[in-house]
Amino acid sequence: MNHNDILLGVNIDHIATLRQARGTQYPDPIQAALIAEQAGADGITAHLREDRRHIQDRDIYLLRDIIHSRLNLEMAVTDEMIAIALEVKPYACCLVPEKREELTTEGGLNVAENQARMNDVCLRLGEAGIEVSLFIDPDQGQIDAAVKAGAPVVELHTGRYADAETSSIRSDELKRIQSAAQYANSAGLQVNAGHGLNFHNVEAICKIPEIVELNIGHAIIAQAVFSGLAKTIGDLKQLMRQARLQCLISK
Ligand SMILES: CC(=O)[C@@H](O)[C@H](O)COP(=O)(O)O
Ligand SMILES: NCC(=O)COP(=O)(O)O
Repeated sequence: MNHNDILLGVNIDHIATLRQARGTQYPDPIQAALIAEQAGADGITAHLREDRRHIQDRDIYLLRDIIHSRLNLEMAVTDEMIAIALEVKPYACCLVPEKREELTTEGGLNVAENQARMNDVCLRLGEAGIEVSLFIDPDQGQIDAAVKAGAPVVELHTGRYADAETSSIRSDELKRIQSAAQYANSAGLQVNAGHGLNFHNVEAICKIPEIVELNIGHAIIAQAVFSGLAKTIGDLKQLMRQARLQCLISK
């Protein structure tokens, strides 16, 4: 099936990264989710990492209760995370590989090598009414394994495409994503994609008609800093001047 529109799930992890860096209450990922929805986000994605480096458990419960769109909980395939997902019951769970020391998600899940476990987890989450998505490399073997596991959705990892150091590697990676999207779509899966997408590399991905939804986070939050920096400094300077003026008047 080809899709006329392409959906955007906004990943709010890195709002929480900023908050955790200083142990403050701000910036609040819940507030970011509401702004994202008002701006047209079709869903909110949050990755509850095992090391809790950004999103915290409380964020997930609050997001579930407060947002109006679909919550996509990204998580590793661990017993702890599965228990949380079964309690939270988000709209969707995207199962991702996780290595504690990694800077960000490296590669997709090896569904084929963990078929029995993946079949079981997909069944349990699916029976709880959660839409299961498997974050995989654009690879036919992994797509076949996702079908076997009974997952209705795959998210193709676009990291290699996004990080390609030459245009020739980028073009090869794009071809891999295109043919994986066609293959997964013809196998009856919903095809999403994400990781490392930004203003410079997203257009070619949007032109793949089988892709239903993109999940984008880091680049949105990074760009938002610059979109808002000048106004924020202006607002603060105005507040400072007013405070000084009030002090002078009251003397
Ligand atoms: C699975 C995935 O691609 C997202 O989780 C994304 O990587 C944002 O989280 P991190 O930046 O913590 O990896
Ligand atoms: N699943 C990909 C995602 O949620 C966003 O990844 P990124 O844009 O932060 O690299």
